[in-house]
Amino acid sequence: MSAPTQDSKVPVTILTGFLGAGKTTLLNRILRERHGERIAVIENEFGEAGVDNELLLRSGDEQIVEMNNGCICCTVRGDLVRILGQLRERRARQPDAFSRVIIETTGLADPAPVAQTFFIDDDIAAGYRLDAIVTVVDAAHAQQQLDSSHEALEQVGFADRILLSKVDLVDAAAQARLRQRLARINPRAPVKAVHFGATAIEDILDISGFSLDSILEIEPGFLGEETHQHDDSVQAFVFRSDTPFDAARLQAFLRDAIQAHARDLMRYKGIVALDGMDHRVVFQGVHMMMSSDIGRPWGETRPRQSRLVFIGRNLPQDDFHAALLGCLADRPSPMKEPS
Ligand SMILES: Nc1nc2c(ncn2[C@@H]2O[C@H](COP(=O)(O)OP(=O)(O)OP(=O)(O)O)[C@@H](O)[C@H]2O)c(=O)[nH]1
Repeated sequence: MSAPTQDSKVPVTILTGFLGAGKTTLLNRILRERHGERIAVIENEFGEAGVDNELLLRSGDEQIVEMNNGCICCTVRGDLVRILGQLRERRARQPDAFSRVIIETTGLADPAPVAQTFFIDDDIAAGYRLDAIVTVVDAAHAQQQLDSSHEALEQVGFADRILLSKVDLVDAAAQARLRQRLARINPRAPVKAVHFGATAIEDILDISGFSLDSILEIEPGFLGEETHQHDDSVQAFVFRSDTPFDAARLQAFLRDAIQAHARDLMRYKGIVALDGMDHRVVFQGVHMMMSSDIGRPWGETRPRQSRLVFIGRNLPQDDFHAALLGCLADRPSPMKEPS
């Protein structure tokens, strides 16, 4: 597979999942596959060796860099920036050294700070494009992990794609219950079962979950009133409207909501129609970090439906809903209907 990247930046995949979920099993499978990709892997594991900043060449074409002195999401984020910088220098000298990066986090990592690295640090943002967060979920243990671990919830909440491991260890009913729970926590991420990591490389690369250029898929059919029996504090809230937004009001709402709920607002994305604007506007963010961009023209698409999704903890959904309704244009500019 050699799909052209959207730009010259190196795509990065964050591979996460709770302790023992099957991340390494999956990664090994991917690295063994003959896919023609040159992948640099940054592996973050708890260990005693200290950060190994040398680029180790292992079997095959891939380069593996290990970060062993703490968890990538907190103590060693500086190391991540440094390693990404080194990899970039290496690629400048040797352009075919690698064409994409996979970061495997520890099982206890919160993926948010790792993802934020790609927005916050200018040098990193100039060289890398965060493609997606892929989360491996252990079908045999996830219910318990989601009950007891904040990180497990975050990993599911942030996922652009969920791979369900160990389905061989649970019956169909248990798997169905887990899938329902995962969909409640994160309705955006497609869920796919993988047996001992057996999955096509396409399932984890070039997902464009963070791409501002592509259409962001927000799963339809989620959060009808009948699905409101959430037992997890992390929930998703979807807002749709065929009426265009007033740009200034929407901007003010987003600014205030992000400010007020920075900690709890884990991930948000939207494709919106602004009154008087012929292009889609796409925004997305992680906690405080938000960016927006002009998307594709609406053209003849009718209705021009805006779709926004907010994923977070204890979000005041009714308030958000009311505030978003208040951001819609009072008297939308007339649109020419296709003849
Ligand atoms: N039965 C079963 N076992 C699996 C499957 N996938 C992985 N395992 C096993 O689960 C165990 C943990 O897998 P790893 O790939 O090491 O998990 P990990 O997420 O990298 O673990 P940490 O790095 O410790 O967080 C290993 O013994 C794997 O062989 C699966 O689909 N079915």
